[in-house]
Amino acid sequence: MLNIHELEAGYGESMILRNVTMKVEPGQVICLMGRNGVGKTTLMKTIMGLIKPKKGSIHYGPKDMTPFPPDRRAKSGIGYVPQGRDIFPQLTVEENLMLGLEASRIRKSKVPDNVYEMFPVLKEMIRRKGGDLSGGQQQQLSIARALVSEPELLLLDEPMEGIQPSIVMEIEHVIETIKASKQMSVLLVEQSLSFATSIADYYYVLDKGVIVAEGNSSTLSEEQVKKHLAV
Ligand SMILES: Nc1ncnc2c1ncn2[C@@H]1O[C@H](COP(=O)(O)OP(=O)(O)OP(=O)(O)O)[C@@H](O)[C@H]1O
Repeated sequence: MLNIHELEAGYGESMILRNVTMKVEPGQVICLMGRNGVGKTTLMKTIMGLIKPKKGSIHYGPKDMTPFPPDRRAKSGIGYVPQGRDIFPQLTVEENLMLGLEASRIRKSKVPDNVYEMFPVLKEMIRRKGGDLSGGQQQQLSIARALVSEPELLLLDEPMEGIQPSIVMEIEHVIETIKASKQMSVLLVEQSLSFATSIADYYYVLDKGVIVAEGNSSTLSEEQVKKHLAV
């Protein structure tokens, strides 16, 4: 469904991603791994259209979406949860979620019930301001806002970063639920080997902007992790 071919992208003259080729198939959970600063966020932003590639192409289904602006990619069915909790602190939980509806392909006036079922804490806090939620709850809100638009492909950039273990488990559970539903694919930036091997179907390792390893997650070994991911 998502096919990235020989992508090169960066900032100004500085090229970060080089010759990146990867794909995401329907219903798959893909884990993108790599040390800090190797270009994972740059890749997510390029997929979302926030950075224009210098070379290469991004196809979504049959569509070449390389020239598409971000809103058109969102309307095509791609949801994006950027790194850091990108919520509106002055808006309530419900208002934050309603913003997700605007990115939707399908016209809807109400937050789907299954989003609250996945994140019961948000239902309890529906009238609270986003800024009053804990860091982990804000991260859940950020993911829930992307899910409101019922994407076919969800991009998650380090959703577990700096979050307490109980909420990490909840977020992992949500990703498992998404996977079990077979309705959505997930491309997730995540460093945890246990997550990559337990939930993801396939992994890619990025190093200095280049894909240096990839394979079925069940084959991801300690040795590869030491080689490519250890600091
Ligand atoms: N706006 C920017 N302008 C110029 N260079 C940038 C910009 N954002 C990131 N970079 C540089 O691009 C490189 C890749 O950064 P990127 O954020 O994509 O890495 P990352 O793998 O996501 O790292 P992390 O895990 O720390 O988020 C780094 O060298 C970074 O300094």
